Amino acid sequence: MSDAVRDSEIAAEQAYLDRVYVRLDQLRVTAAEVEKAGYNMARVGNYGALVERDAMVYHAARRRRALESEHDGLVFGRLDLGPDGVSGADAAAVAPVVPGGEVRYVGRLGLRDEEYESLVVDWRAPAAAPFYRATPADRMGVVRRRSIRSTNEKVVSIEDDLLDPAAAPADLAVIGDGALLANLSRATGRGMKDIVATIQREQDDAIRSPASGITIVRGGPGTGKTAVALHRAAYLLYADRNRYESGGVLVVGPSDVFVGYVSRVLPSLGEDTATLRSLGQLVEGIQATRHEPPDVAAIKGSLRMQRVLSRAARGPVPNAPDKLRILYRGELLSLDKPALDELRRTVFNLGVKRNAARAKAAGHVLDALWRQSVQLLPSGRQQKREEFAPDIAERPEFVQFMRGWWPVLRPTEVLGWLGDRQRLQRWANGILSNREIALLASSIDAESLSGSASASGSRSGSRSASASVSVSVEDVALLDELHEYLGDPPARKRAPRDPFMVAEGVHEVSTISERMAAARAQAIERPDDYRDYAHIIVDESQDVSPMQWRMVGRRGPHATWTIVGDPAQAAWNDAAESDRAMEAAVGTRRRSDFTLTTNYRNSAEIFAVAARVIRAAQPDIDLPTAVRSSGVDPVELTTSADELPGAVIDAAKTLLDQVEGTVGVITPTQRRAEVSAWLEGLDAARLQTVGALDSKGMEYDGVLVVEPAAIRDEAPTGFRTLYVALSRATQRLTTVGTQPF
Ligand SMILES: Nc1ncnc2c1ncn2[C@@H]1O[C@H](COP(=O)(O)OP(=O)(O)OP(=O)(O)O)[C@@H](O)[C@H]1O
Repeated sequence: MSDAVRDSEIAAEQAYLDRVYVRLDQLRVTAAEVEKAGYNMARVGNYGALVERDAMVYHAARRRRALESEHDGLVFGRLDLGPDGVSGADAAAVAPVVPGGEVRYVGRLGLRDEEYESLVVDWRAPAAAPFYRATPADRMGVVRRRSIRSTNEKVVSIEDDLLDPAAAPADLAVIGDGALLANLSRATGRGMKDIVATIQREQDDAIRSPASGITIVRGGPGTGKTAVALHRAAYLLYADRNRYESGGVLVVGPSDVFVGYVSRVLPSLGEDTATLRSLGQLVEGIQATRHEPPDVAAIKGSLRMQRVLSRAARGPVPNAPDKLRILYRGELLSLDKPALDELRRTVFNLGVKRNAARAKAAGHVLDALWRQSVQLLPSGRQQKREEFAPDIAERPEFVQFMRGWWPVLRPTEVLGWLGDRQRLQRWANGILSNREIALLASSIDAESLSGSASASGSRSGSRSASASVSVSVEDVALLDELHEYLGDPPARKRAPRDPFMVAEGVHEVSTISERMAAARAQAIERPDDYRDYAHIIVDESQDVSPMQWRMVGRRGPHATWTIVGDPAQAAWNDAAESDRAMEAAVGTRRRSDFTLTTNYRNSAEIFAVAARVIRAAQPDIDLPTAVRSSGVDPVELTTSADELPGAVIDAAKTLLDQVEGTVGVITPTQRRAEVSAWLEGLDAARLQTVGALDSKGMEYDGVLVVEPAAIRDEAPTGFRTLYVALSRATQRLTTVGTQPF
């Protein structure tokens, strides 16, 4: 194809793009005007007008937000359809190139011109599906599929696929050699890119799978699972906006690093209402990033913890008074330990949560004391229960006793109790081994946990720094479990909310409709501990421990689910226990399974190193195919312990020189801080040092794996973590270690 043809095709697409941007500007102005007109309707003053105004303002503001979000690459696809693909309704207002056919443009959002003719079809609309799904074998009416790449409103390149040569007119231009490969060879930035322009058919199947039930997506490293998960969130919001925007879509990822990495994808697809959280951030008030060593993580993640925690939360409070003595009308009323234990059990048997049962517990103690008083006192000096109870309940010694015997408990406090080995021994007896009990007790620092108690128990929504230090990612699921047994602390009395206050400091005069709008806005800004999402997407699901599944499951008792992961990358050892916990969390709804088979991230040379490691442990494993070959072999260096820091610094510098984009340095989980200190002063904007567990889901142009053999030997599942670390690079991979791996 000559340059002249290419240039004239680019010019033609540029003319179309210009037209689209002019229209976008017009629509922005119109949306702002409609919004303003909506506000003006308030002046009409009757109730019907106010309600109508609300609806108008709401829809116009939404549309304006969509039109104003970033629109680089607004139009990225064009379909030239033959006569069998014509639908009329979605045809672009340009002459068809294929006789009897039509042209359709695909983009990040749908736009129509003044005559209501389609200018761009939203990528999620059914009319856009052939852009992703058509193949030479199943053309769906497509003759030529064109990918258009533009930056700053300028078309920079075009890549065509000719799907139906027989139907193509002789002069049809076909340019480039495939959009996908062109896209894959571009450098990686700090954040993940969306793949909306090059979604592949097997990925599209999973993205557009029906919303109901449970969608399971499996696939090896780099097969686009995360990309599919995020595009699916955008698709669901488009396909059933009412349900998913008001109920909420929650995307759960493995780590904060990962959440930061993917956070731009949904906004770039025009969706800003999904909630993105890491497993360390799912409990209100806590932002945990520290991981436990693997042996402790294995205990804290196991379902056996459920019984240990339930015993701790329902047992006697450590150091609580074990008897109650009250002098009443000259007689000593007393309850000793067995009687108090019996009362405690009776209250728990009512099935109430501990903090909500304080009044009930006090009532049972008062009952028992009253019964004693009736036995001890002559009938003339006895009181009725209704008179006796308030009299005793106000006594300082009773109030004092109740405070110690049935205090308000916060999850962090109870978790802190597990730091005392003797106590833990009682609760974990017959559940954990002695070695596990010793390990678990020594992993819990009661003092720093009690420092963060107010954070984890608060309903305030503020995330506390002290909680982040003491609570590990694995602890978060335990705290959530404890919250289940304890319930909320009694609510602090708040000043009643001023119903006329629309926003902080802004008073509304026109009353009802504005309050409805404020209510709608609040419905979308869900509280931090919201627990009724309409859809939950769990990424890197292979690493969700059984206790974490319970925590995630509590966020969506009525949700539909998308679960994305790769068992070969799992850090969790007991796959059967994990599967059981997942099934309990997501329920038994209809399942649809999808498998992705192409690795788009790694060059074939890099993936061969990762494949060698996983095949050594699992010879029969099905691995994806890496589509790109770069001709550059990975570098494997072995050095002495003394020379390791120098070798790591040199290798990191070399990678920074060799690649244009990011470099990830991946270390054994417990050595991250040490290695990070060696690399201080290197290009911080492009270089990131992460522990091997936190490298899950990440991607860098160059990767340096430090001490690969130590990553493999860190845990029984270390070979899988090493497989993850070795499959993070798009272009260059170097390993430096004191032993070969
Ligand atoms: N259809 C596609 N077009 C362009 N790039 C793609 C496509 N599918 C995936 N990619 C790219 O491949 C890389 C890997 O994708 P992603 O991170 O979603 O894979 P993954 O399966 O979640 O990987 P892992 O399990 O290793 O974390 C990303 O850079 C993504 O943008």
